[in-house]
Amino acid sequence: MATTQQPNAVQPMLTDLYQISMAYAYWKSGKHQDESTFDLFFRKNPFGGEYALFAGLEDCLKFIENYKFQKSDIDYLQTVMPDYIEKEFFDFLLNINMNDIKIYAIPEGSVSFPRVPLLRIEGPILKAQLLETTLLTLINYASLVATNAARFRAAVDPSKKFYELGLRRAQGPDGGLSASKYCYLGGFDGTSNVLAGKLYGIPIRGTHAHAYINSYQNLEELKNKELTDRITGESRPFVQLCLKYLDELGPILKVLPDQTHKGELAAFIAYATAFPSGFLALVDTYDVLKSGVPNFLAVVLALHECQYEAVGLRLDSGDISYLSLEVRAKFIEVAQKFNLPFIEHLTIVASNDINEDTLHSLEKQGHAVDIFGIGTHLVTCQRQPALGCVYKLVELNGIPRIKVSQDIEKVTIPGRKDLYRLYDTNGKALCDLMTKTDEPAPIAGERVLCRHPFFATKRAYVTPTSVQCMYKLYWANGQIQHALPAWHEVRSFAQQQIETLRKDHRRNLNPTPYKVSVSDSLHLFLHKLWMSSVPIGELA
Ligand SMILES: Nc1ncnc2c1ncn2[C@@H]1O[C@H](COP(=O)(O)OP(=O)(O)OP(=O)(O)O)[C@@H](O)[C@H]1O
Ligand SMILES: O=P(O)(O)OC[C@H]1O[C@H](OP(=O)(O)OP(=O)(O)O)[C@H](O)[C@@H]1O
Ligand SMILES: O=C(O)c1cccnc1
Ligand SMILES: [Mg+2]
Repeated sequence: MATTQQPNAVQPMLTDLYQISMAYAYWKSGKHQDESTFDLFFRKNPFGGEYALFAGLEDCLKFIENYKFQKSDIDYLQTVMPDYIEKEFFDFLLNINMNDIKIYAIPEGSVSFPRVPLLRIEGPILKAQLLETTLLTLINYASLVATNAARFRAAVDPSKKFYELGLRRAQGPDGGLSASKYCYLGGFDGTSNVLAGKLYGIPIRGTHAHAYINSYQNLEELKNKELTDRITGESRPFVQLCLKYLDELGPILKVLPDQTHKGELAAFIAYATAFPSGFLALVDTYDVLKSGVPNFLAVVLALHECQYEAVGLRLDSGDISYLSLEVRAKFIEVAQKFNLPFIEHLTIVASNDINEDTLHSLEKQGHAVDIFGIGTHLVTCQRQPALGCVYKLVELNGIPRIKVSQDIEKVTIPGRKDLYRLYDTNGKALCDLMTKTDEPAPIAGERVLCRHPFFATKRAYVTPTSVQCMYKLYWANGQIQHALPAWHEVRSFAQQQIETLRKDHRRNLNPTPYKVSVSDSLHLFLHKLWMSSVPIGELA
């Protein structure tokens, strides 16, 4: 039977039909070479916050680098588009590349704000227009989920670790893969997604499922009852050792050893025999405190006798605050009774429908969790499922374009613009400033007037300690212009970027608004064009 090859979804055909229709209309009217500038930006911060992490740039650049319609794409388009479309257009499409496009962008992992162009795309309008949908699809979810991950991470003490477990709940295979990649950028420590580990070099981690625990009913099922001592190589009666320690643990943990679930104990023993130096057990299948924890600690002690150190346990239901604190208290007690300090510090992993609010609440209540495993709410971005980046024409053949709207948020800022971030003496971001590209850059130590783009009265003088020019030219002359950083470097950069924001801009509830401003000259330019673009009405 023939196997079908999985297509790489990110290709020129991954677009909306209207892009190809517009391409034909531009081409037909001889407008396709007109020199355009587009801005890609979002209008509103996600999750009620004051920033978004910009993500997806590397994917955009790779898409542009490989931009090529295949013969089969053209054949298909010819069958679905009207008959009267000239054949020469399809020949033209087949030969298109993005060599005369320029992409300016802020670095991947930057903190970013509403209305600020994340990308400035320049070049022939037909080509720049063809990029719209794919660039948006590559940036919207990547930035959204990276920001979500950063918010989850920021909700608890920085010493805690976070693993993304969302593949099974994500919006399809590509959503799952993107989630793993971009949650890592947002500050997660790793993923359960094996393909993401292989493709992006992200650390992969995993425990086991309830099915594994359920697969054993009793100790008699265990085929392998021995374990080899790590140092001496001697074979030890591992099941017997576990039962001996379970008896000893009974009075300490105030449980009845014969009441713990022996199928669960068998599963733990089998797992420990398979992974003697990586033993981490799921303890909530029957009863965390009366069965899971005593069975787990019996195996921990038996492993220790065979000179192995266990890793920890996972809680996947119940009250995470209460259970984690109870479990830690038991660890401390057993560590003291057996004079084995490592037991006190065994890792507690918690999972089960955790969202940002749960994390804030756990932090207030107190808990003893070391690692959070998070899937559904993280990858589906339950709190806000889309970012809403848009792609707007701002200049054509050197003439600015404006999209006006009743809704002030939707009015575009016309013309080719540069972007600067102004910092205070502590290295914290004061505000972003957009200027026209023909204006001089703001200078550190010199006062500059920063104006609200739309409200004339909202303005302030700012004297920045330092000024950062935010754009780099990433794509020109058919080549990526900068060596792209390794993925772990992008992650570190994103963490540093978050630190450049003041705490009040970062707080989860009602953060202080961060100011995105325009220069005086850009303000006047915008308002003049706005006025001249809106017809004057007449009252009857
Ligand atoms: N201390 C806590 N404070 C706030 N939320 C918590 C706390 N502990 C757990 N949660 C959350 O409460 C929810 C509990 O889930 P649910 O009511 O389905 O119970 P469960 O423990 O999963 O039950 P089950 O045994 O059926 O799996 C989860 O979303 C979990 O993340
Ligand atoms: O809860 P999430 O944040 O999505 O994290 C991933 C979940 O996936 C697994 O659950 P499983 O598929 O076994 O289902 P269940 O625990 O909900 O029954 C695991 O036990 C986690 O609970
Ligand atoms: O490794 C785990 O514990 C895991 C992986 C995926 C989903 N839930 C848990
Ligand atoms: Mg679960």
